[in-house]
Amino acid sequence: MESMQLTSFLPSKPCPKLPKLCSSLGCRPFRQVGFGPSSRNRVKNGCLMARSSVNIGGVGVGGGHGGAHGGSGTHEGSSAVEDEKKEEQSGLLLGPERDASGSVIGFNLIPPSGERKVIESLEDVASYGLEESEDIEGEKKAETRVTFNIVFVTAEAAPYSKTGGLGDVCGSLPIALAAHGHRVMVVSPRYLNGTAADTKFAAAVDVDCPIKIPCFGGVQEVSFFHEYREGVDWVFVDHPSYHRPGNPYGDISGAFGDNQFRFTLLCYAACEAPLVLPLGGYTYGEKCLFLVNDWHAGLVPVLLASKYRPYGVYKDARSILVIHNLAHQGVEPAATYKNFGLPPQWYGALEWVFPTWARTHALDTGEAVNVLKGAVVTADRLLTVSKGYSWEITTAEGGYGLHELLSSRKIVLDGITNGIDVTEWNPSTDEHLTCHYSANDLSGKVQCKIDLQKEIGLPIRPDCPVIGFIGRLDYQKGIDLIQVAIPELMEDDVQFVMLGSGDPLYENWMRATETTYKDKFRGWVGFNVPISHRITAGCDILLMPSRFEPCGLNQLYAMRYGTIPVVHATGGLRDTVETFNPYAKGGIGEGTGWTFSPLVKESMLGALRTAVRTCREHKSSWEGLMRRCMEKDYTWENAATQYEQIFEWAFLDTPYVG
Ligand SMILES: Nc1ncnc2c1ncn2[C@@H]1O[C@H](COP(=O)(O)OP(=O)(O)O[C@H]2O[C@H](CO)[C@@H](O)[C@H](O)[C@H]2O)[C@@H](O)[C@H]1O
Repeated sequence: MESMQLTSFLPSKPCPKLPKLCSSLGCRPFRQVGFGPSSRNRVKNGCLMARSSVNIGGVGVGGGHGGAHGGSGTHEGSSAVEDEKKEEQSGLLLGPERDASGSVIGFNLIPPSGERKVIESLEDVASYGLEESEDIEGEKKAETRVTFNIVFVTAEAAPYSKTGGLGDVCGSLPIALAAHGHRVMVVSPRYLNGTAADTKFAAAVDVDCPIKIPCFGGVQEVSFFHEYREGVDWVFVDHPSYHRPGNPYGDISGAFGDNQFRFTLLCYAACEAPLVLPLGGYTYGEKCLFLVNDWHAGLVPVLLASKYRPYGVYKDARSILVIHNLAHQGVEPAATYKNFGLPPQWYGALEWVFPTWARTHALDTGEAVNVLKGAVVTADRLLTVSKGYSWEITTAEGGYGLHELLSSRKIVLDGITNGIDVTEWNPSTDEHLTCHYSANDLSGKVQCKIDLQKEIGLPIRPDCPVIGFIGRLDYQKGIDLIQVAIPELMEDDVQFVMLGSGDPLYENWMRATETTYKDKFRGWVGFNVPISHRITAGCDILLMPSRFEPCGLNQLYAMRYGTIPVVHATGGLRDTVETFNPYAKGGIGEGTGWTFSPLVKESMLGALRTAVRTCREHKSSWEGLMRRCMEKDYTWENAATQYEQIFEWAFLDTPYVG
């Protein structure tokens, strides 16, 4: 059954942009890949393919048009043929990067031009120039960064698709990494739901390179759409199963029943994209780094290990699993294993057995397959979106059944706090606000509060503290705690605004609560980005009683808008919000909000009441809090630099499953 099925991934027709080269050179077999510096191009499946990344000592183009996206960063569009020729003239120096104790922690490639280059493999590193190390000592780190061919695989990427923070991250981090000189592709489904949102994909064109995917007992054809924007190749996988009303995961009736199928397609397509798509004339090639986000992309490292590496393909690629939310793992009955089209002997990688208490009836054996687990056991490295959460998932409380497995891989598990898009979220320019403000001039914020009160029909009272909540109406977000606390909270002179969608029970509760507390409570049911900006700007306090929070973005947006977060001390919330101490620094105070724990009504109300009192009675302290929040640096620049360190570590080790 599983004799190498790569042949079935053949583009169903030759890649259109390269037919001449293919026909003139003839087609060599798929795995005829030259890895020496002179064999820069290869022929695969009827298409001449550019070798990925740089050839040390020679060509300086990452996977073809990496030079255009990376390198000097001076080029527009996805084309780099000319640059490649120029860069062929240049050489590279190479040397180890050491920590304070003198241990080698990485390698630096230094093009004489000072441009960044792409490291292809460990062999490249090993075979070129440790002797050169002395030459580079004393060089500035900024000039010696290595660049990579990076492939994000994600179920959502803003602005094309977004239901939550995953979309935000996969819409922004790729751009930040491209700005650092990396060649970056994002592979995500082309969702069309028959609404105005479909126009977001309008600029992406069909690259006319369909492929066939063997899974679910048949062969599926998917095609690729492409848009080059802000230095990133946005690649959208197209298949009829992505065209239906609803959001990426479901509709009003709940989650789609075929999500395992839809995201299996995504993963296969993402594995093929670097090999077959001649973006800007060049493929990314094999030596790329897959950043697989959450369970939807979790099959990618399993496919690399089971269906590519055994046949000599992707031997020098690496994969990093980025966990944004461990609560969703892509678990389905064990009988569905055959759907994945994986070799039978790989069943163990996805095997999952529910504990007895979680089984539904006496004959239930609890046997299942778990895609995220498959990713945890096959990815080269693991990352979460904050340090705190990377520890929490190794505990029984936070590990959702995977804690032991995750603990066993602690050595490759890291946490990097998300950044935010500071252009979209900027109170001094925000297109969704009529009035603007900044840390230097806070006067506009009160007008934002008045505008919000007007818009949602609450009494216009600039002095009344307004508390906000924005987020998915989900157990994770602690809505049940807000529910039980609302009657007591509403006894105070405050207003409360909620924006969210999700569990219909919570949606109905929000509607009902609005009727009960007409002058104090508003519940906006739906997903509305402009309103989310206006709530963030118009509130004084943002409440986040999340049960767990891998990072949390709303508290970061709130801080940027001088809206003070009151959060449960968990995961990324604990990492990013520092409790206010009015006595610190000789009475000037320090801190950026309030954290509370344990997650019970009393402690949440206690923190909220302290915040409300400070807002109402201690204006100068409150302004100090606002300014400290607004001055915090949560740009992606910070996070991107930390990601680069992880990338370098990923390539220093051999593939975890080789
Ligand atoms: N009704 C609505 N209308 C408009 N906008 C809405 C909305 N509901 C939510 N949003 C927006 O969706 C995003 C939510 O991001 P979060 O990081 O707070 O949570 P989420 O749980 O989705 O993300 C998961 O992934 C992210 C990214 O890694 C982690 O930060 C997080 O902890 C993890 O749970 C924000 O941009 C928010 O404004």
